Amino acid sequence: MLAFRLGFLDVGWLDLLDISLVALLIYQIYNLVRGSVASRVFVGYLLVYFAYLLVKALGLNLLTTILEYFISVGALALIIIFQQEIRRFLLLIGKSTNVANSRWLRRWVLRQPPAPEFITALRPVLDACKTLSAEFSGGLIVIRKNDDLEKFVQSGESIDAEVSKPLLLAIFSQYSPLHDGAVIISDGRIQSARCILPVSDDDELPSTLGFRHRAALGMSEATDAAIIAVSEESGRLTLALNGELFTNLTLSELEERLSRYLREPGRKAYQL
Ligand SMILES: Nc1ncnc2c1ncn2[C@@H]1O[C@H](COP(=O)(O)OP(=O)(O)OP(=O)(O)O)[C@@H](O)[C@H]1O
Repeated sequence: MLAFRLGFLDVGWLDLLDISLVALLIYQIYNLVRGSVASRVFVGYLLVYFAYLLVKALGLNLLTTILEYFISVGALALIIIFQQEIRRFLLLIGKSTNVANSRWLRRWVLRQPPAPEFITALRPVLDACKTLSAEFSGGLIVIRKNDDLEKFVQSGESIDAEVSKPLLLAIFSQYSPLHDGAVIISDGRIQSARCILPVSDDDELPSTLGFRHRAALGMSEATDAAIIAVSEESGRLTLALNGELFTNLTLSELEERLSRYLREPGRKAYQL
């Protein structure tokens, strides 16, 4: 089906769709690598590819062969260079099409009853963060959104108690045997403490941020949970969401971002 003719080129509707999809793909990849060293490699690779198309169209056979060889080897090199970005990209796709958590699938295909909606009160969590920050006590709190966190809950000490400020402060007190690691809150309850979270290998994280913050970021890369880190060193409040760290937040900024994120489509399981 011909859409229009451009000089000697016949452009069909499928060509237009093809071009639009490739443009979208390149834009998404660029968005993913923007600001990182990998983005320069990506732009460099694109330039070499356009040079290859040009010399091929001009019929420069020797140069075409050399560039062809370079591009095929380069594709392999790109996979190695973009390891982290590819991982993040696949995780993002996996998260947004989370089949296991699809309510529709559970209800109509697996014939499971709908999961009960729990309400997690954020107020005690925020109050505890305020005190931890003021007292320079470290803290790491994971709040479940949709993804299953059982694997991480299992890595710690089971608690299964109502969320309360005194309990959170007791857990993160330096004299508590549970203060190391993370607390996981899910379905309105503190499920466990002393949990081990995956650590991010993002090499662009500022060196001032240590393993508490790397663990917060790593957990937000692996799941859709919201993670609050309170720095023991500076009292700073940090929030990790979807592979992104928001550092140096005031309590009201934390509250605003956290409640907005948890109220986004998915389970409306939180109230302030
Ligand atoms: N993988 C992990 N899972 C859970 N908690 C972790 C993990 N790695 C580190 N932590 C927690 O972070 C603490 C160490 O924090 P570290 O000083 O390295 O981090 P930081 O980001 O510099 O934080 P701070 O600003 O509080 O010093 C540990 O005592 C532990 O409680």
